Amino acid sequence: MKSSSPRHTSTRDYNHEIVSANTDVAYRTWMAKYPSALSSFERITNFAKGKRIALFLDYDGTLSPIVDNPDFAFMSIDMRAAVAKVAKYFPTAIISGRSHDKVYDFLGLTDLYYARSHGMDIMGPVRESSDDPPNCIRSTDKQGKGVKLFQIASEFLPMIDEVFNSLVNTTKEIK
Ligand SMILES: O=P(O)(O)OC[C@H]1O[C@H](O[C@H]2O[C@H](CO)[C@@H](O)[C@H](O)[C@H]2O)[C@H](O)[C@@H](O)[C@@H]1O
Repeated sequence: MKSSSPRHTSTRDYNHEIVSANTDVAYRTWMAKYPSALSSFERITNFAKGKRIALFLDYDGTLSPIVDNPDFAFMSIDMRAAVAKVAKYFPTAIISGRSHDKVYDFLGLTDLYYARSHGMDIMGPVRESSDDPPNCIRSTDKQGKGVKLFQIASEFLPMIDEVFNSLVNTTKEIK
């Protein structure tokens, strides 16, 4: 007769099961703390009543599928339409570790806030009713629309360029 729980054929199998069980517990604990928005929609809308809502969205694996080549992590037409629609109602930000051009080119949407390079490079639309906070400069995006830029590390750019050029030169010398 088969036992209800599988036999461990080796220590490796046993350790694997312990790791799986721990991962499962960790996942369930995490999900209990941060339930899916889709299964908590009513709770969220109730909580949001009378409050100002802003939406913060990750790109890779959230708006786009995870793919082998990061240059091909395109979002679907439906997803783009959904983001454009929600941004009409709520301030919407895309938060990404990716660099400036990558995220913006993938989305192709103005009127969003983009926090790129892990927050070192933030771009947002110009809203005439609001004052410019400190460290904000005005510029235009690729589509010629006015934007506000917050690039907190910009003062370090000359130093970063210097280090980069020095590395390039050293590499050339080694070759
Ligand atoms: O900070 P995030 O916006 O979450 O960015 C994290 C990394 O995302 C990208 O890598 C991930 O997606 C790729 C495309 O699907 C996938 O190939 C890779 O395995 C994932 O880690 C991006 O390429 C990285 O630069 C980001 O740091």
